[in-house]
Parts: sequence; C-alpha cells; structure tokens
Amino acid sequence: MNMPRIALIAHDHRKDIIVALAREFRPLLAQCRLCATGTTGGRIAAEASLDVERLLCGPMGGDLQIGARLAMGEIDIVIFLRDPMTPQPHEPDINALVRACDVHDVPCATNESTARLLLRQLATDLQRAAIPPLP
Ligand SMILES: O=C(CO)COP(=O)(O)O
Repeated sequence: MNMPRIALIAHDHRKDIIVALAREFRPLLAQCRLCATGTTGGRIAAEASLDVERLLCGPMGGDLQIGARLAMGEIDIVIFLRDPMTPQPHEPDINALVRACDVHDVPCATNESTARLLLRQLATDLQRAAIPPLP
C-alpha cells in the first residue's frame, strides 16, 4: 500500500480537536504524507510533532490549493473540521473543496466522529497491508 496522502484542515473553533486527534493518531499519521492549511499545519507540527507540509492559510487560498491537489489525484483523504456556527470570509473556497471531494470521490471527514472512523479504518488497512499474504 502506498503512503496515504492526507490533508488536514480545521477552522479556529475546531483546531484544538484536530490537534488532539493528531496526537492520538500520531503513530498512524507518521506513516502518512500530510499537508495542511497554514495555521492548522503549524499547530499540528508544533503540538503533535508531525511532519506536515504547510500550504497557505485557509482565507488566503489554502483550501483551494488542497482542492487543486485533490483534483489532480494527489490526496487520498481529507479531514476538514469545519465550524458550522461561524461564518467564514472564504466560504466559496470551503464549498469548492468539499465539492471537489464529492466530484472525485475522496473521503472527507467534516466532524470529529467521522474523522475517527476514517483514521481507524486507515489504520486497519495499513496493518493488513503490512501482513504478508499466506503462501
Ligand atoms: O480556514 C481554514 C479552512 O477553511 C483553515 O485555515 P488555517 O488552518 O490556515 O486556519
């Protein structure tokens, strides 16, 4: 199994949650190629000690960069913890990213529970792939 490529994004009110998830799933995420919007990536790198490629901050085009990569087949999973209670200045970019996930059938977790399901399944898949097939 190739190294999974995961995009991590969280709005401000969800950043503590994505950092906690990154810490909890650190052994798994350390086996993945990670990219993130700017501020989210900075926090994950600093607080979960993970190697993360930091793109632009969300309001400056980070969501669009991730959407473009995804459209090119370069992202396997998106974890995008959106804040449903706070209007965002870059709402069209957010919608474009989630739409791109649907267009290209890329799994996209927009809340913590779904993120957990995705990450647990990924851990199982990686474990199975590591076990050599029976002769
Ligand atoms: O706004 C975001 C996603 O829409 C997140 O961007 P930051 O990680 O740069 O805060």
